Amino acid sequence: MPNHTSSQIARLTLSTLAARKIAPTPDNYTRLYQEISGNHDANSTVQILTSEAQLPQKSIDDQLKLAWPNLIRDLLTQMEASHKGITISRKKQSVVTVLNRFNNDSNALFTKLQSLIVSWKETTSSNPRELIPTKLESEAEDNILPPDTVNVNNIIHSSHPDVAIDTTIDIELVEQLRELLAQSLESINNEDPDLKSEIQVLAQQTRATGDYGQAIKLNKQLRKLWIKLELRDNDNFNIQEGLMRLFRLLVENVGELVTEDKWLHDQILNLQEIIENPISKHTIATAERNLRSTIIKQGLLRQNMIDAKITLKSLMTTFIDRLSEMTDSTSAYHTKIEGYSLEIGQADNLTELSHILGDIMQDTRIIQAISMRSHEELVSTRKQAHIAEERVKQLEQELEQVSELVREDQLTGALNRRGLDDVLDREIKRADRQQTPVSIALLDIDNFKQLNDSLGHQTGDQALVHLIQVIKNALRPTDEVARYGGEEFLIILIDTSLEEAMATIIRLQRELTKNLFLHNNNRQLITFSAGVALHTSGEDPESTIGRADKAMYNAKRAGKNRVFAAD
Ligand SMILES: Nc1nc2c(ncn2[C@@H]2O[C@H](COP(=O)(O)OP(=O)(O)OP(=O)(O)O)[C@@H](O)[C@H]2O)c(=O)[nH]1
Repeated sequence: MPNHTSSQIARLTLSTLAARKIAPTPDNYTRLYQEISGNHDANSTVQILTSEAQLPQKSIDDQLKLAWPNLIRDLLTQMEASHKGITISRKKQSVVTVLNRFNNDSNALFTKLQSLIVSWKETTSSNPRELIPTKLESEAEDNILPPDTVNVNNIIHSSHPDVAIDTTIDIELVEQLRELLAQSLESINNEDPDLKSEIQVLAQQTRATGDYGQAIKLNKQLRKLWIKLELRDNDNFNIQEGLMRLFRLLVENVGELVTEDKWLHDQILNLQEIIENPISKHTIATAERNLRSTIIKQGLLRQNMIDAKITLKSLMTTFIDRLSEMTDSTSAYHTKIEGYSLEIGQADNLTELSHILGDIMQDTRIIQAISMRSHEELVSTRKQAHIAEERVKQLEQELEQVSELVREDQLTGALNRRGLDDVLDREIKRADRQQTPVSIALLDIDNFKQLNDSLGHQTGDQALVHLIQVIKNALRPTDEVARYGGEEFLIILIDTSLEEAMATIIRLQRELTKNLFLHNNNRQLITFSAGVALHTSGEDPESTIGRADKAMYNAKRAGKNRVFAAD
């Protein structure tokens, strides 16, 4: 057991004063100090307090033995007592932690348990930090000092005597912190070789720091390093901005150049849309994913189409070959027939003629067979060519659809902003031309953040998909739905008056109550607030949407789950 210094006894005295609720007067302090130290020759308290003389071990232990029953009684009482912000299980946990840490040192165990009780009692008082663990309690839980501690003043006083830090720090802890700082420095990722070597030197110095003076110096150097790193970060940010501007310029101009190639043009427009909106890691990753999957699909389709075209070509070649083969054989046949007619003219007898006839019959049979075969082959080639042609057409259509994908929101399959622009432009122009009504509804899901926060972002995504499914099933096939923002959707109701549009959106609300969103077999009701506006002839689409948006905002303010008509 370690010997007890007067400062240890003094600390024990103070905590015992607090535990026994004795007023901390000099007399009480002196009496208790003597009681604990076993030194009743109390002429001078000051002398006792300043002396580092070793005290008789036995007397302290005896005093502690006497104090243990009181402490346990107090502990049990306080364990049961109510303390704001500290539950019984948390108290038990703190006690177990103290017991585990100090089970080899009964003096330290006594002191720590006392401190713990005091900290609980302090919590009962009208302390504004009601729910924050008291310093002593959190020390008991998190930062309990093991028995072999050293006073930090012993380490640093020699170089800085003014600093009176009343804390004992585990020397091992200091070592660990120093190592942690050094490792953190080494993990800074910087490409600049000068800065890299400066960081290395600082990491070494951190490991070697021994006294207060060195620590202060290191602190200054770390501050300077920090400023340098911040400046570098700014530079990097500016470079990224510049690159982004260049990229934007490139995309805009390539877009102009490739108006002929629809697919590429669509991709460029898609990229433009992404970089026009605030860029985040999420949007870039989504864009990359979409582009990659489109390119892969496109690549596959192109390859299939090339194959189908090769097949068609080879069929055509066979067809031509057969045709020329047939003409060859028929022209040879004609030449032969001409030869035979000569022979017939010159023939003198029936036997001769019958030989010629035999030859003619033979040649005719051959030519018949050739022509028959060619005819069959031609029919089958024509059939195959027709199939290949159909396949090419189908592949071309699929290719067109893949291009269309860039006009859709990848998550929900609704139109994306660009798809919406195209459809809006088309439908509004048509409505103006034909003098037919077109209404626009803007829907915003209610309390979607709460749904995301409680069930997770992925479930939020599934909820969006569910909503679009319900909307698409409930609307007319001619109506269009587009994702206007994160959880905002825009519906274009073609050939629909304001009253009809209002009725349709209210019907949608009812559909959602009938088709609840299922999450882990739990039914979730998704509601939305909506604003509906009728497009007036010649009105700019943006201003129709603006009116719908205002009405939607009013629906939110009125308590959500409502549909409001725009002015
Ligand atoms: N899961 C998921 N969440 C999204 C998506 N886009 C936007 N959000 C979330 O939607 C939430 C919208 O939150 P708010 O604008 O506060 O709206 P709200 O919680 O619906 O509240 P009210 O509109 O007032 O009813 C945010 O938490 C966004 O992160 C998405 O694609 N998927």
